Amino acid sequence: MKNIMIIGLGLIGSSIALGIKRDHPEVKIYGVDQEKTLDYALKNDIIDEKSALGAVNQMDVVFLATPLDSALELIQSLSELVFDHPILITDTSSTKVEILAQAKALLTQPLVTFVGGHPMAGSHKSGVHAADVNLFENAYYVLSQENETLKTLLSGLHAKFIIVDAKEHDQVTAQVSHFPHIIASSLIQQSNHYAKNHPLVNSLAAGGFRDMTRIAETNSSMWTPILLSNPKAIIQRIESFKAQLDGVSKMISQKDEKGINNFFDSGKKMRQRMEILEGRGAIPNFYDLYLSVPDEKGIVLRVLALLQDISITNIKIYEENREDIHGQLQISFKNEADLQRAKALISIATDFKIGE
Ligand SMILES: NC(=O)c1ccc[n+]([C@@H]2O[C@H](COP(=O)([O-])OP(=O)(O)OC[C@H]3O[C@@H](n4cnc5c(N)ncnc54)[C@H](O)[C@@H]3O)[C@@H](O)[C@H]2O)c1
Ligand SMILES: O=C(O)C(=O)C[C@]1(C(=O)O)C=C[C@@H](O)C=C1
Repeated sequence: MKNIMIIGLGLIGSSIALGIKRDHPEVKIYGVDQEKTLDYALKNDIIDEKSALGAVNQMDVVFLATPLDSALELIQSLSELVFDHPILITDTSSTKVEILAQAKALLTQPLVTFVGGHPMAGSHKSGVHAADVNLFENAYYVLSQENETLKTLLSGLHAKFIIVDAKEHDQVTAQVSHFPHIIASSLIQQSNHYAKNHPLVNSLAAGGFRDMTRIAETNSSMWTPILLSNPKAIIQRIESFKAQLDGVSKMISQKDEKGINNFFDSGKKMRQRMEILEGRGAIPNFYDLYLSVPDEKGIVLRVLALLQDISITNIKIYEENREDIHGQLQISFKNEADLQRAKALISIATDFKIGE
């Protein structure tokens, strides 16, 4: 397993490249994308060489890390080539039924193995500049079938591999990914329309609105093909949600205090039971430190200097939209001991408020 081609060096493809290199520095990674993306990837040691689809016959493993529609087209192009050695092809697309059907129908050569893949982690950011070697830390990485070659190659991602049937995958991701992105963008657009008569909407939005709408910043080139690839399941989720909202509306109009209480209590208990709070995927894990910091120049560097001897896996900066009000840093650590050491250092050296 020497030569790896990654077609699509955006957020996912470039983060996979960094993860592969973390455990397998011996492999050579060839990138296929736009020239400026490849230039950046080469300059920043994300890939070893710029390449093109025509070199695919020299590869052992190929990742299709492009938007779904491009991945479908690439399978068509790959099917027109004749392979002279065993090659493993996999994708990262956010739906599985359509791409697996395309691969089954077109990649019929005996030397070609196609394994559907989908890392259940990511970001609203896109492009090679968003590359993050820790993006998949503790997240689930869905595979359509067992494949030890792929799991070994991806060991440096520190993800949890799970085999999921394609139909079930698309049903589940419609609920936990595709539909939530529709809600986030709908909420932003509803609020923007409402702000025309209530301009303070753009100022008074706080943490709850921010958390609910982060993923509205994602890009349409990724999400349009996803929605068109999983229409039945997504539309069913939309209709189900409409019914849920109708129920809440009825409880409010009937002043059903007990019903409303139960509604929120149930939601709280259900989220606490979900695995997302066990440190997997993009949901904050238990080793996150939330720090309120004043809006001053150099404050982030000051905090990082205090923590220079502790391994930090991620840092996020939440700017407040109010003058002279503290912003918030979310600093992620690998384990509880590092988190506690960081809290102690910051408490001794600053008066910054540490959130729980
Ligand atoms: N963003 C996420 O959170 C996330 C998470 C899991 C899976 N995915 C899936 O992974 C795939 C990539 O998503 P992303 O977030 O990295 O997108 P991205 O926009 O960051 O990157 C996509 C890259 O593919 C390139 N590209 C497009 N068509 C190409 C082609 N024909 N040949 C070569 N390069 C091409 C683009 O130039 C871009 O650099 C999508 O299918 C997406 O559904 C995304
Ligand atoms: O973390 C985020 O911002 C994401 O949107 C990642 C996310 C999701 O959670 O829906 C987005 C698309 C993928 O297919 C998988 C994961």
